[in-house]
Amino acid sequence: MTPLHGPDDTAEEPADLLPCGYRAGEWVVVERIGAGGWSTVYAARPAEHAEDRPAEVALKVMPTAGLAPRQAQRIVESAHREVELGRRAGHPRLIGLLESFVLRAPDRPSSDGAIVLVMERATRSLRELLDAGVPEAERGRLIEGICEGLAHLHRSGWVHADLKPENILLGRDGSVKLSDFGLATELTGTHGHVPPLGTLDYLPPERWKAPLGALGVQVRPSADIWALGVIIHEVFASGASPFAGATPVARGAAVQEYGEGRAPLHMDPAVPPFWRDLAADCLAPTHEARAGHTADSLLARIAAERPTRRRGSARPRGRARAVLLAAALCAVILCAVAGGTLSGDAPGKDAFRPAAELTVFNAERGCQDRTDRDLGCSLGLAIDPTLPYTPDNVTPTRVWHGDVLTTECQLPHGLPVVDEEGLRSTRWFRVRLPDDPASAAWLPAVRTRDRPPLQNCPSP
Ligand SMILES: Nc1ncnc2c1ncn2[C@@H]1O[C@H](COP(=O)(O)OP(=O)(O)OP(=O)(O)O)[C@@H](O)[C@H]1O
Repeated sequence: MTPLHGPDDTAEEPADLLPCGYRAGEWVVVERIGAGGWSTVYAARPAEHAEDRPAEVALKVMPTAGLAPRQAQRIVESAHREVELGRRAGHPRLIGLLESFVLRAPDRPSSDGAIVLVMERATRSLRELLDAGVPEAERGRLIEGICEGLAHLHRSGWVHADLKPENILLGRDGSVKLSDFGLATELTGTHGHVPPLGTLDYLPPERWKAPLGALGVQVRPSADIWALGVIIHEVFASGASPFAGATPVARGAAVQEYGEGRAPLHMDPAVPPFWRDLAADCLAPTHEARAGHTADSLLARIAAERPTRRRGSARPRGRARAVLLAAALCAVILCAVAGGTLSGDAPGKDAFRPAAELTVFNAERGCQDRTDRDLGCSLGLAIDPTLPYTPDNVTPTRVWHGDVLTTECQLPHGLPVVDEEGLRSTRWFRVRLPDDPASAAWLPAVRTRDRPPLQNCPSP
């Protein structure tokens, strides 16, 4: 996020605050990932081996030292919003927040007192993918994932208020995760309030004239829908904004001209007709015209068009198929939510619990970077988690580091398994076989670093 009226492309990066190997709380810094206006993000690992800790996380460090009291207050409020949203509206399409703490670093006065958010680590952002070129076959899936995240946020009563490619992260399995909820606001009635901050390229026309009240600027979910429209265009038009201009301020002027009806919407012909119509609806010039295009309604349109998209692409294999299976399950869950299956007054409440994704983790370092699916790096799924995890108790289906499996339930007390790093667990997850989703087998918890909340399985 950047000051709304500030020159956002001249912002200085904060100095590199924490060196590699630095211990922050229960975590050790591995490397610096990136920096935003108020924070630096680091990759980190647990200081000590623990079963309930992921092997890698991202630490978002927000220093407060040397700031004017109002700025420090803004950072505290921003961290509070992220923690609150993570606590109350967690979802597979939102980056997971593990914990937050205040860094005690008397040896480093500039970091002492910094607020640290410990997050699920993503592999890269949509911005990086846009810079590298988004593969054609991935484009629709990415937009659908963003839309799923937004639909969940809006249904939960929140507005993101800073949706942009830097804040759309990709998990190791390619899954979309919305992040950076430092400006997210909970709706009170039809709108919420945010500080006068944002990223110029993604602000709807009405934000350029919004009055600044005591609580900040008013925002509504339609502001996120506008940002989604810009992002759809960027994804299909090699990163180009639908609003021409050499700088964010010039593009902002084009947005205002369009909003006032003085210029039409120009979209790149590279954007396919279905996505162009969708983006045009997201980019309706006023809140009133945009309000009918909710994230749920956009998601339904995308789901209805999906078979056409599928027919146009080859049958996916391996990991891609697992990702699509997870996306399909996710769509089923979203439909169930939209249809009230999970609502408090629905009959059969709790009869259907959402599935979760697990990313397979192989503790053998030499296997983690291999993509050749070498048998020596494969891992087995057990037939019976109460019997020894030996070759005669595993299915013929093998899985590899980074594969994504779908699970619906766990067995907390199966036979203990110890991995190559000495991590021990009695927990097992019942997973769908990637090559035969109608069948299930068991993944020992030491073979993944994910710990989704799950119901217990009936005894096997
Ligand atoms: N959980 C994460 N895993 C991996 N990378 C991350 C994670 N969170 C953030 N990043 C990376 O770190 C960069 C900085 O993130 P941050 O949220 O601090 O700032 P920003 O969104 O770029 O800017 P601002 O918050 O000022 O708008 C991001 O661009 C993103 O690429």
